[in-house]
Amino acid sequence: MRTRIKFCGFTDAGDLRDAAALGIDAAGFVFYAKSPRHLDTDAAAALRRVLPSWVSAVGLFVNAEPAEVRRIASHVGLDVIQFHGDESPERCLASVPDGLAWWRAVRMRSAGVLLESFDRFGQAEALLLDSFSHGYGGSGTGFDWSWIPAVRPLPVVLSGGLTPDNVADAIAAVRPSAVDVSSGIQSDDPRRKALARMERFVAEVLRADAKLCQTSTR
Ligand SMILES: O=C(O)c1ccccc1NCC(=O)[C@H](O)[C@H](O)COP(=O)(O)O
Repeated sequence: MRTRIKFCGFTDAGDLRDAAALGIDAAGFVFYAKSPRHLDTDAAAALRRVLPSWVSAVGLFVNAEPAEVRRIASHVGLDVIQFHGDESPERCLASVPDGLAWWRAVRMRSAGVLLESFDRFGQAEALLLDSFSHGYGGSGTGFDWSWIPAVRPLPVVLSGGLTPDNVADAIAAVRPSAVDVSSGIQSDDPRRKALARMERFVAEVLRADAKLCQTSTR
């Protein structure tokens, strides 16, 4: 199966159109006031309307009140909730509107943290593996991919410091269900994306998938 692609941290309709035209599978909107990529709900709803129906809209939250998550999900028309703070499994379940998928971000400090998260967040659709940082994420730094076991009870979305230069190696090493990037496709302005970087990132994912396909059919 091909590796799905999520680009995160959109604030600009032109960037989002470009990304959708490149064939991404999911676009992330940040609802965390301390982030430079933070969106208010009206801006996010307007961006959501730019997306074709086959690209999922993912809302990223950090320790938001459950009622606030549900209100924003409904107003914007989110397809997936990404919990990126310290939310417990109970808090995630209380926050997700009926029928919506949710992903739990794991701040990777060790192999043990991931094993524990597989146990705790078994009702998530996937775990999103980000690097440990003093903020909550979007730091552009990586972590040790050897902490990720080859056999996993849940799909993983690999993130944390991915770039067009390392994403092919990441896919070969980890074989994640999806990859997620924000800093690695950013322009000099943290609220904008660089088209050339988005293009190269997608091309590298396709190249890595084609290589995996060749090796597995030999
Ligand atoms: O983008 C932010 O500012 C942010 C703030 C708080 C929590 C998470 C945040 N971003 C996470 C992401 O953008 C992605 O899901 C992912 O972890 C990729 O991050 P990056 O290492 O910057 O590519």
